[in-house]
Amino acid sequence: MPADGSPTMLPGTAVPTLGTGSPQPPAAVTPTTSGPVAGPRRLPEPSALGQAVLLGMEIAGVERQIQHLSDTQRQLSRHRRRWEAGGRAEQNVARALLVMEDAGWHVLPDRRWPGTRRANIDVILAGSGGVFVVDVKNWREAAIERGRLWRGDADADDDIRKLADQAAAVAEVLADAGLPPTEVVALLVLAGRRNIREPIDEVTVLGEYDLARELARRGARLTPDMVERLLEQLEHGCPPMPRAADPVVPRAPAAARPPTPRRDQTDPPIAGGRTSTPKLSARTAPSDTDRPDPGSSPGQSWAPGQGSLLSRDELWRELLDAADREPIETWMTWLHPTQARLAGRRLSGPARVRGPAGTGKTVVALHRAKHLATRGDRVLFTSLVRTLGPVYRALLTRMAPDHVERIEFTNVHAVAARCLRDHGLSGRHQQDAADTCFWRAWAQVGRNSVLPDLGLGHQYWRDEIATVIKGRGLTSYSQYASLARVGRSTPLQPTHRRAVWDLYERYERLRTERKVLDRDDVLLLARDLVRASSETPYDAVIVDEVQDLTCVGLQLLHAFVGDKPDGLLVVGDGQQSIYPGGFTLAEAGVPVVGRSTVLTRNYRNRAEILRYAQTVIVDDSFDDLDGTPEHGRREVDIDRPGGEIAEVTVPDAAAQDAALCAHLTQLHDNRDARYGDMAVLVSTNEAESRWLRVLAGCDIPAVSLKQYDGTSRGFVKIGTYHRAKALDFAHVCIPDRNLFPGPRRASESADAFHERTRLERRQLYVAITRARDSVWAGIRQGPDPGHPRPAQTGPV
Ligand SMILES: Nc1ncnc2c1ncn2[C@@H]1O[C@H](COP(=O)(O)OP(=O)(O)OP(=O)(O)O)[C@@H](O)[C@H]1O
Repeated sequence: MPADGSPTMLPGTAVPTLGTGSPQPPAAVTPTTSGPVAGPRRLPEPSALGQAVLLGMEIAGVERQIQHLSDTQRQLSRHRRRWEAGGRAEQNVARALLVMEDAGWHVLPDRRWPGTRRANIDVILAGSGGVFVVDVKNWREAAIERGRLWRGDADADDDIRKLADQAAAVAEVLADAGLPPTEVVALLVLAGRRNIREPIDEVTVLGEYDLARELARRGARLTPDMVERLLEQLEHGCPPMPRAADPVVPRAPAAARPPTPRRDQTDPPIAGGRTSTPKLSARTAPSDTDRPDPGSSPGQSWAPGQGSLLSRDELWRELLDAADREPIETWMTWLHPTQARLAGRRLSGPARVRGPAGTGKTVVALHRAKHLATRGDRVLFTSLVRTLGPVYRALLTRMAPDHVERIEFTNVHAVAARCLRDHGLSGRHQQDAADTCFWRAWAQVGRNSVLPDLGLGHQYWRDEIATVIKGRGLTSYSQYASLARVGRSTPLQPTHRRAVWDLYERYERLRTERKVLDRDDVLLLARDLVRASSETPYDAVIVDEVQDLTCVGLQLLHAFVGDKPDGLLVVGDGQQSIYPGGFTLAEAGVPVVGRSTVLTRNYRNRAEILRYAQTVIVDDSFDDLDGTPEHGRREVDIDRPGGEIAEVTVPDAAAQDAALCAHLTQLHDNRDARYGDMAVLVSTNEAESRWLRVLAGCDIPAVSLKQYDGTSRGFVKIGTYHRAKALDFAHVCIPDRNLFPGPRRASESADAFHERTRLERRQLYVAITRARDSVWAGIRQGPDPGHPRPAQTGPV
């Protein structure tokens, strides 16, 4: 981390913005009362090609990359003849790649395969583009058919598997430095071939002439510091093999530096200089078998052929393309060792990642999804919140464009609905009709029972049925009578439980008479269908924000993969539980003992913000899915000092509107912050609509979090505390901060008040912990405009 405490950024990249999907530079917030805030480097729009170069890498860096990649190609070309003569291909490639060291790349030939005594890895290549485990094959005949590599008539599965195993072993070594497993790339290079790039399982098969392009397209992902740390790690984990006493090959003299390339200039090809065409079709020297030039499409076979090398122009284009893609954020390529190890670890059964807000749980989940997809698994990445799926998909697309299609991003209720559809049961979920059944049941048996005496309101009893009875899959009164109601603090006497059960039974009767399902029925039915099925569409299921699910929702997801190794990963934090109800993992039948990890380093919130958020929930114990109450104050390592809290007192709503708009405008105009990195978070849908109108009236571009898919930049996000879940923003505004939780209502019992406000404080805590750099809180004086209605309690 830089001395000022701002997050480590790769050259030209933006601060981490998990969830907002808009990688943007840190806003230029001038610290007032607190410590330092990230520097104000404003980056250009990445869509403009020329600007993208500045964004992704320095011009000089591009030149250097072109220089060394060109040199590499030239070297490879020279050495190919020797390979063809039956030389030792791997050593020659290693020698050829030595020229890359001038540009900060490191070539490590003949290294020990970690975990073995004598086996070696031919070449490991480490540089700004990542780490590559390279295996060169000098085969006369090679083909890719039906997703497999063939050498003549024999499949090359063993070669692919061996290389994948080598890369996995190297990844394990480098995880100790913080490199995510998928940043170690296995490359099987076919000597003398070109126009080949085919991912096969975890290995990418390349032609010799495609190697430089492959390295270029990765762009600059690791800083020199990171590369140094990796090298140290490799020195211990993959030391040189003892037999590597070969004479050192003198390094090729550096070629004269080419003139600075410009986008409009056409350079001669790097090899041979025979023609100025940058195309790949021209032939050079004859090969061992004079066959036609290979094509690149799957199903074709290649014999060693010849081709002109990549022109500098083409390399330039590859580098520009890499720079033009959305910038890589630090957490996409570099993690804390605990995170990196978790992402790639083989888990013998269901596993869990927990920890306070902002500790990188979702980041681990995303890296794990990438890791599993890269090795060919079909992955479901899910949570309760509908709007999170597109945001996660947008992030994974940047992290793993080649593999994102193997990952499905869907919320739990959509998964369940599809199960029913697949079994011809669609159309029966009618939530409105089910709600009507509940209100009728309440009127018939609830209103005149002992329940209203507890002063909890009928919504409480609706939630009791949804989350405690149906959400936990209870089927008999005796189960309910003796149930520990995890997550619900108002004690119920036996007469109350009996009254609740009567209400539930009446509701069920009315509902079945109308032949409709509610959302909890859909989960129950889907769970049973999946349990009864012998097929599953997924190899792995990753559940984010697991504390928001019901027990049955988690059982449905568990049913897809059972307890198989690397099957289920649940990620969450009970302190951020913002829906009524609760359950334990044991009750859901998800055994995670020995496979649970706690993360404790907060990467998101600056110190002052975290402190401010913690004051909200410090006195509230919580349950973290294991039935044991935990203390509200938790130890967290803080990564980023400073942060700004502004509590602004206003006399009325109109004054608050003006103050909040002025604050946003001032951040944007005077402090170089982007609207896209600001959020206004509120407790109700009504308040969200109102603030959308207020900002429109002030000409501030804004978008509802309901519409947000991780891509809309340049708009202030407005949404409920519930919908802000798992996202983060540089600047968060919380109007009416002092009106939430609201005061005790006339009809509310002390227990009811306690339970409601505890839940609402957790919601507020979630809202505040979305802020990275600053929080603006409106404190409204004057007459209480009334406590706002609680936000929706169903899935969003
Ligand atoms: N190793 C890391 N290096 C730098 N930044 C990181 C790292 N891990 C996570 N982050 C950043 O920290 C922020 C929080 O990460 P993440 O959302 O994964 O945390 P979380 O524990 O899931 O949070 P919450 O529970 O509050 O939703 C993100 O903006 C992410 O980019």
